[in-house]
Amino acid sequence: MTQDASISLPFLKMHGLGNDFVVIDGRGARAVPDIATIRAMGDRHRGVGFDQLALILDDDATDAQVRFYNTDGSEAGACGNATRCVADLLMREADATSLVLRTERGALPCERSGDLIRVNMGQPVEDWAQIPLSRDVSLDALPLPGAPSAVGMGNPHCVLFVEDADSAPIAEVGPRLEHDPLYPERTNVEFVQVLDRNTLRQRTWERGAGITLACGSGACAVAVAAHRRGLTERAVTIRLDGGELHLDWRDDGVWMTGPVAYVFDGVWRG
Ligand SMILES: N[C@@H](CCC[C@H](N)C(=O)O)C(=O)O
Repeated sequence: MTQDASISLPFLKMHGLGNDFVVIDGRGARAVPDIATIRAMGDRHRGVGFDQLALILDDDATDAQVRFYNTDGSEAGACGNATRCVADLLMREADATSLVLRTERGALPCERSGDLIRVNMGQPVEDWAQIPLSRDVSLDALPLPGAPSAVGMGNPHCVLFVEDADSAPIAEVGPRLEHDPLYPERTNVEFVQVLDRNTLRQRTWERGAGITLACGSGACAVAVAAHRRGLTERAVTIRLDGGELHLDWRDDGVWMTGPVAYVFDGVWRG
């Protein structure tokens, strides 16, 4: 794998419910971007713009490895929507209807389901130190305003239940919670309204990216937190700003199903 911040870097722009990604294929001897290039590409005015960059790499044990980077250049252990996008891309490439992608949190099985793509995002992390939190506290009544829930999905989440998600002050409260010392590696923040036992409304402030139209790992965290609190069934539909995701917390993990879309491809000349 060559670290190369200059000349030409082919990329694909995709999105899942408006959660948008630059996808770079770094398999074989292809060049991969360094962190400065990732930040430059993420700039919505001077670059391509994305919520996350997904880097595909070779893997011996699964179909491919995927690493995720936020707009600020930080690496994320999980990204549900980008996982679904890369799964669709590689299933088309292999003419397959299922595959396994390795991410930092482990090997994630992905499947085609009609026009939709689903992924098993694994079981939530319930050990406070692994989420990670900075101390041992009740996971469904964090000592923070609004007593949110903490859920780990390979990345940290803070799930705040609100009366009305549409009027929640996301831009103000999101960054405050993202940087709260209770989350030593910062956190993603979900603002959630329960509509009924099978339906939730979610808006998201993402660590390292800000307000996004959808967050897949966040939707998994929301489904887990709502069920743990006895508010919903194990299978729910979540309405995000960019569309709907279907979540099913099963014995083998949290399955997430939703659409993916191709936008354009190009070559970065940094
Ligand atoms: N868009 C994502 C989550 C991306 C990573 C997140 N911002 C983090 O830093 O953990 C998703 O679909 O899961």
